[in-house]
Order: sequence, then structure tokens, then C-alpha cells
Amino acid sequence: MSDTPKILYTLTDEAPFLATQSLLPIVEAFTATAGIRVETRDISLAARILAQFPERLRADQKAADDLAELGQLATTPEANIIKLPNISASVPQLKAAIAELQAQGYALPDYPEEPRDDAEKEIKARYGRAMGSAVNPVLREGNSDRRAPASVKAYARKHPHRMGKWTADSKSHVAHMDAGDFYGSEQSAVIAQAGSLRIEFAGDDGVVSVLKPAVKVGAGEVVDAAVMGAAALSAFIDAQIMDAKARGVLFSLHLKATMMKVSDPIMFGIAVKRFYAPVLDKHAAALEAAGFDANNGIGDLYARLPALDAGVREAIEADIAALYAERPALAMVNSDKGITNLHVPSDVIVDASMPAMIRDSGGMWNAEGKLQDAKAIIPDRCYAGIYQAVIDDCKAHGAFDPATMGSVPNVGLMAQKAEEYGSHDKTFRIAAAGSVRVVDEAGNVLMQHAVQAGDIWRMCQTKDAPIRDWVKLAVNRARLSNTPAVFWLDPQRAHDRNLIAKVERYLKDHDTAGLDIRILSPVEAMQLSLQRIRAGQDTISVTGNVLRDYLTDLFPIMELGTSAKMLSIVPLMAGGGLFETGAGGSAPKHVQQFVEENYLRWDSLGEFLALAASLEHLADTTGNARAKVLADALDAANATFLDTDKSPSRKVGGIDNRGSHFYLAMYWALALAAQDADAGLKARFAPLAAALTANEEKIVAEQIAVQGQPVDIGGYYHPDAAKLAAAMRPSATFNAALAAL
Ligand SMILES: NC(=O)C1=CN([C@@H]2O[C@H](COP(=O)(O)OP(=O)(O)OC[C@H]3O[C@@H](n4cnc5c(N)ncnc54)[C@H](OP(=O)(O)O)[C@@H]3O)[C@@H](O)[C@H]2O)C=CC1
Ligand SMILES: O=C(O)CCC(=O)C(=O)O
Ligand SMILES: [Mg+2]
Repeated sequence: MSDTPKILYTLTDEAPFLATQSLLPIVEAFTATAGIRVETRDISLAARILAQFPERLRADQKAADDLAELGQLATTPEANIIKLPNISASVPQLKAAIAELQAQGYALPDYPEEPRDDAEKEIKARYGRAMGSAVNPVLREGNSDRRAPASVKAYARKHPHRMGKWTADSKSHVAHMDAGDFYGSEQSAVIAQAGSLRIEFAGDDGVVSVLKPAVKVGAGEVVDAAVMGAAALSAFIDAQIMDAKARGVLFSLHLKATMMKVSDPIMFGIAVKRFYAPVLDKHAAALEAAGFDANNGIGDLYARLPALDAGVREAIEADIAALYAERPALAMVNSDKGITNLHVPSDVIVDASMPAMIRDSGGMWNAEGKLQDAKAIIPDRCYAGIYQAVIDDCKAHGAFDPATMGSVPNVGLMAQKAEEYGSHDKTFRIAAAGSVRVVDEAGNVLMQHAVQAGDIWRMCQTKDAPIRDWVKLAVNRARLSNTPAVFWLDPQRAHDRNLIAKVERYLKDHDTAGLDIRILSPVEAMQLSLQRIRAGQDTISVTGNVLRDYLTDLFPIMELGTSAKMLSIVPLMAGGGLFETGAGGSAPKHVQQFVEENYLRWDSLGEFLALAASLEHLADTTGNARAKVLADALDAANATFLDTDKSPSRKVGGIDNRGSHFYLAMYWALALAAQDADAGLKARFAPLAAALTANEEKIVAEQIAVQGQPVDIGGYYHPDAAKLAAAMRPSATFNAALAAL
């Protein structure tokens, strides 16, 4: 271990990255007083792209592979990483980022959508490493512990956010398949002995090809495989188009094309192809020649229209307009700009989109910019049912009340690319009819599926050590918070049955006397949790990786208005700490607002909570007493911050993200000046506390004065560092006070 304790702070994308320009100087100044070094590592989409092509870049343009470094660090006890949300890029986002970097003078190759030779295949493979959820699975060498701290919950009760009313006649509902999906086809096996598995495809023509030669597996590991039938999915989408039209509700598809970067864009593409079938079929040749790819959304068609002959273009536009008159109305992402639910695969992401719909009375936005009841299409049955359970509950009992409702924290199985979220390199779009089988080294067939051309087959892995660790975390959390814990596992699923057996076994390793620990199917677990939440009671959800993701947006958004206010800790299995900020994403619309009116409404509370947890961890692991003093003072500052409600307001004229940071600094300095555990720190912070208190009005006025004008930050994916720093630190008085510390 090096002598100077270190915290690694990640530079990411969009709103959280903008916020970092203002917050990081504060963090650096405060932590330096305890001899702590805060170092940054750039894991933004732009940096991840640049790190893939060192040989094409000038020396001053090259970017180190910071993500790989952090991934390695996460497997060591020294790790202390603060991880902000980053872009998990879809293909349209990736292409936009490449174009921006090229325009800035980086000699990157174009993204070869359909590689013509080995060189292009290599380029596509490299871009593939930067795409989708490329960061989180690499860093998450531990399971997940996400909850609303008591102070945050108290704040939400005192300042309840607005919740849309629900009525029993709402027509909103969830639509899922009844057969032919992953859920219906899942097979699972527990590995007896460490070794390697081969995934192969045996065509009906008798030819056997290898899809993946060697998947390393460990003893006790759970593997599973499942297939989504393309024909079944197409028929299901067709039926939903008819049904949405008949019921007069919006058609709205909810997938996770970012994190599930192989399977879900294909499913998204199937929905686009079915919804626009008459137009796409009629103009198939022209669209093919123009390079249209339905997996990138109907937005890709619009992007390619200018390249087409005027006659063809007008015919396509007219045919789409005619189609809209016949089809059910689409849910909109941005009704002003005409961006629909089917435009871009990364615009509607199920974990955030379903809670938003539930918070908005079950409605989604229609083309007129009004809320309308919607059919939420979540094709696979593995998790769709939980959202229908929430809708049923809201229809029966009305909206939830943030002022009185209980809480559902989560302990999530996530480590070492657990379950579906680690399946990308074992997911295949099947080219022809035949069967896919998983074979061990002795030649035994562990799992086997009959498949048709176009089907999506995938295999998932769940390592044994993470499962043990997850059970331990659940018991600890139940004990620490004296709260019932429910494992959300479905006895109808092969994978979950194997997990249930393991959970039952590993629970015996712990003292569970007096604890209420149950195992229920996801729908039953949801019903119980909702019943308790309405009674003001808390229930820990102990879930797999996907439900971890879904529930840690759903419950915070209902309870707190946003998942940005969550404490999100990943106790790394090697002993280090990964402190994620909030549970939400990077909210692209915040950047738009910032460049249009110099107003950033990003709420950094997640960062503040993560920093306190990181300092606490640092104090525990390095014995740095001053880190503990800083952590305690930050806890106190966070409580004052919540109590005085200094989160950004939503509109120009109030304090924004920068104002929030000023108040955090002021409350933190005041807490340090007030404490008596460390006289040196007390003396050091007293002048800063005095200066900030004395200049409060002036600083806030300086920060608000810049609002209301457009601001140039020199890029979206790769903004200009100097412009950004200037824009995010507009108060000379505040900057000078901080510099004097
Ligand atoms: N951990 C990670 O790295 C994650 C990254 N992502 C990435 O983020 C991007 C957007 O994803 P999306 O699913 O839309 O999720 P977001 O959480 O970014 O957006 C959903 C909504 O949550 C609210 N919100 C979230 N965080 C904050 C915050 N700190 N301050 C204020 N409001 C906030 C806003 O809603 P409202 O206006 O209703 O308040 C926002 O529009 C994608 O690129 C995705 O890949 C997504 C999830 C996690
Ligand atoms: O990594 C991602 O793409 C999203 C992660 C996410 O949504 C979460 O962890 O809650
Ligand atoms: Mg999420």
C-alpha cells in the first residue's frame, strides 16, 4: 500500500461530468487537509473510444486505458473508487461521439456497421469494447447495497415530491409474451468441477460450428441458457400493435438496449420492423442501399433520408405519415421534436422509464405533449410481471404517498458479471435453423435448445463466491437495520431454482435467529413489499442483477422522486470499496438545458453520499483519523443540506448544481470548524467557514448572474476542459475562498 491514501474519482459523461468540474475542486481542497490524494480517471465514452486507437493518435491525443486500470484495481484491497454514472452507448450515440472526436481532429476510423474485411472487423470489435454497458460490469467486483439513508428518507417525508394520481379506470398495462421467450425456455445447470464449456451450433444441415470455444467455469457456478424466438416476438409485437390501437392507448416499448447491448437492440429492431412493416417492405431496396438498420431505431431511417433521391424520400415520408394514421399512437420521448419511443434504442430504458410512467399516473407523453394511458411492452416474462403488480396496486389503492410510505432498499447479486448483465459475449443471433448446445470438456451436453434463424440465444453465468457474498450481505443488512428481507426468486425458472437451493444452503452459514428472511417469486415479493410500503414499513429486496437495476430506480423514484438521492455502495469482494453515485443515469436532457441557459439541474446528492462513504472506508482501512473527521463532518453537512433543501431547483433563477456545491462546501466547512475531534482541522477550516458564511449572498448572486444565457462548452461527448471549468466555476468570490484554504 502506498503511503498517501488515495481516492480515485471517475470522470464520466454528460451532466455528472459537468457537475464534477465544480465539485471536484471542493473535494480536492477538503481532502488534502487530511493528506488524502484524489486522483481522476477518465472513463467517459470519448476516453474509452480514444483508448482503443492509440496507433492512430498523436502523442498528445492518446488516452490511457483508465477503465482497464480501475478494473484491475477493483480486484485489490486498496481500491477506493468513486464512480459517477456514465453513458452506456447505443450505436447512434457511439457514431455521434466518433463524429465529434473526428471533428476535433482525432483521426479515428468511421464505425463500420457492416465490415467488409478483416481490418474493418477489427475496428468494429474495438468500438464494440467501448459500447453498451462497458464500464459497470468491469468495475463491479462486488455485490450491490443500495438504499436511501435515513436522512434522505426523512427529507423526502418532509418535502414529498409530486406524485401523479391513479384511478381504477386507467387503461395502462404491461404486455408480455406468453411463450417463446427467454423465460419459457430457460435451462440451468450447476457446475460440479472447474473447467471450460463450449457453445456450439448444429445446423439442420448437419454442419456443426463453434459459437464460443471456451467459457471458463468454476465449481459451484450456476450457468443457464435461454432463447428468445424471433417469430414469436414478431407475432407478439403485431398483436400488441392491434391491441393498442383497439384500446386507444399509446404503444410503448421498454427494453434495456444499453446494458443488454447484444440482445435488446435486436429485439428493438424487431419491434421497429413490425411497427413500420408496410413502409419498410415497400421501400426495402432503397433503404437497404441507404444502409438503414432497424436495430438503431426509426431515427436511423430519418438520418439516411437526405441521402436518398428526392422522389424516394418524399414517397417514404408520405408512406410513414399514412402509416401513423393507421397505427396506434406511439409514446413520445420528445413530442416537440417528434422523437418517438422507436427512434433510438437508448432513449427509453426500462429501469428509469417504467418508474417515470408509474409516477406520472400510468401515462406517457403523446404527440400533443399530453399524458395518455399506455401499453408498456416488456416482451420477456422474467421481470415484466413486477411492473404489472405495481400498476394493479396503484389502480386498486391510488398513488403512493411519499410522505408516509416505507422503503425498499436492495441487496443485489452483481459481482463478476452475474447473470444476464454478463451475457453479452455469450449472446448470439442465430443464422439458421438447428440447435445450440453447451458442452463440457468430457463431451456431455449440459443444455440444448432448438432454434430458428433470427432467434436470440444467450448463456449467463453466476459464480458461486458472489452468491455466498450476496447471502451474507443480505443477512448483515437485515440484522443491521432490523428489517425483513425477501429473496426475489421464481421457482418457475430453472436458474432461480438453482439459486434458491444455494440460498437455502448458505443461509445456514449465518446466525439468522430472530430475522424475517423469506424467498418469494418476484410478483409475490412485489405485492408483499407494496402492501408493507403503504403501511409505512420497510422491506429489503434481495435480488439478482436485473431486478437490482430495476428496483433501485423504481422504489427511489416513487419514494424520493429520483434515484439520484440513493446511497449506492459496492463492497468489493477483495476488500476495497466502490462507491457509486445515485442509481440513475446521466440524464442527457440536463446538458441540453445547461448549454441553452447555463443552468444545470443535476442533483449531486449521490456524489455527496458516496464521498462520505468513501472517506469512511478510507479511515477504516488506512487508520487515517482525519479522514474520519472529514467523513463525520460531511455526514453532518449532508444532513443540513437536506434539511435546508439546497438541491437544485428546476428552473433558471434558483440555485442550480453549482449553488448546491457551494452550500455543501459551506456546511462541510462549518461542521469541521465546529468539531473538537481534531484541533488542527478545526483551526484550518474556521476561516473558510467564516468567509463562506459572510459571502453567502454574494456568492449565490455571482452564480445566479450567469444563468439565462447559452453557454459554449466546446463539445457534448468531449467538451473543452478550459471552457467547462470556467462555466462551472462562475463565482470568483467562492473560488478565491477555496483557494485560500
Ligand atoms: N450507473 C450508470 O453508469 C448508469 C448510467 N446510465 C446511463 O445514463 C443515460 C440516461 O439513462 P436514463 O435511463 O434516462 O436514466 P436517468 O436516470 O439519467 O434519467 C431518468 C431521470 O431521472 C432523473 N435524474 C436522474 N439522475 C438525476 C440527477 N442526479 N439529478 C436530477 N435528476 C436526475 C431525471 O428525471 P426527472 O426529470 O423526472 O427528475 C432524469 O430525466 C444513458 O446513457 C444510460 O446508459 C443509466 C443508469 C445508470
Ligand atoms: O451500466 C449501465 O448501463 C446502467 C447501470 C444501471 O442502470 C444501474 O446500475 O442501475
Ligand atoms: Mg439502473
